[in-house]
Amino acid sequence: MTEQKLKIAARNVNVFYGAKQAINDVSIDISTGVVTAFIGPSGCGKSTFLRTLNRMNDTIAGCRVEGQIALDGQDIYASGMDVVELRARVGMVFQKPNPFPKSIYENVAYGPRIHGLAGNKADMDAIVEKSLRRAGLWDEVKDRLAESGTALSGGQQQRLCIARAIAVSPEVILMDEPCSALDPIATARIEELIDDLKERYAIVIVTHSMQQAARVSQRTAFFHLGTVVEYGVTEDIFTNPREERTKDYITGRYG
Ligand SMILES: Nc1ncnc2c1ncn2[C@@H]1O[C@H](COP(=O)(O)OP(=O)(O)OP(=O)(O)O)[C@@H](O)[C@H]1O
Repeated sequence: MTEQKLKIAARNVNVFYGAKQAINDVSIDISTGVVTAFIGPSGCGKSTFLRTLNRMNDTIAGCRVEGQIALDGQDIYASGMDVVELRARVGMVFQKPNPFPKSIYENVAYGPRIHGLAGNKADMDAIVEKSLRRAGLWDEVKDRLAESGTALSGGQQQRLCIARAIAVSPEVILMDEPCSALDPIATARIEELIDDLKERYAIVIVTHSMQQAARVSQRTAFFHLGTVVEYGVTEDIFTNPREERTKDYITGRYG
């Protein structure tokens, strides 16, 4: 059994785009050893809320976040917070694989270099290998590390992006529909990988696929119109939802 430990506590979070409120009073705990899925119909605020967890919303003009989000008890919106360091601790993998137009090796080495994590070439080689191994990609790329990351298949590119996130020793990995551009085989590989990774990291995944949420997560939050309608053990949400709106969504009545 994986040990579970509270990593992020979000309390009474509101998010606005200009005058429009996109997230309304959301409180959620995210733990290491657990995959947490965010599900809900299009436009309900899943991605917006996900981005509050590593301040990716800072990059969107007119976006304002209220409430408290604590990482290991430390307010990530506090004025002294180093956002570059925060985003290394809370890494992100996007919908579309987005490797840099650089070699496979450089894709993984880039972050550790910026953060000064390797003292020499041997250290860096070790970080690159470990990250690619954890992302389940090492065997496929170990003989072609100098080739461009963009020459890999879509599924391999997404695992490279996961290796890139892992390389800077994150504590949390946020995944925003990481399989939506992938075929079923590549999707299955990523889902297995997510299951392996949860031992070390807190993982949050936004997904449009209820089957995927049911397969990979242990906790599920159902979002609707900017609120969390229900949050709990995945199995309970899917087999015994407490709220009518959750039931309607999982039975496909709207979505
Ligand atoms: N950059 C933005 N500027 C203004 N409004 C935005 C912006 N991004 C999202 N919104 C609005 O905020 C609300 C929540 O959007 P968000 O993308 O978080 O939902 P979502 O649940 O992730 O949707 P989807 O499943 O379609 O990706 C929507 O009404 C959307 O139009």
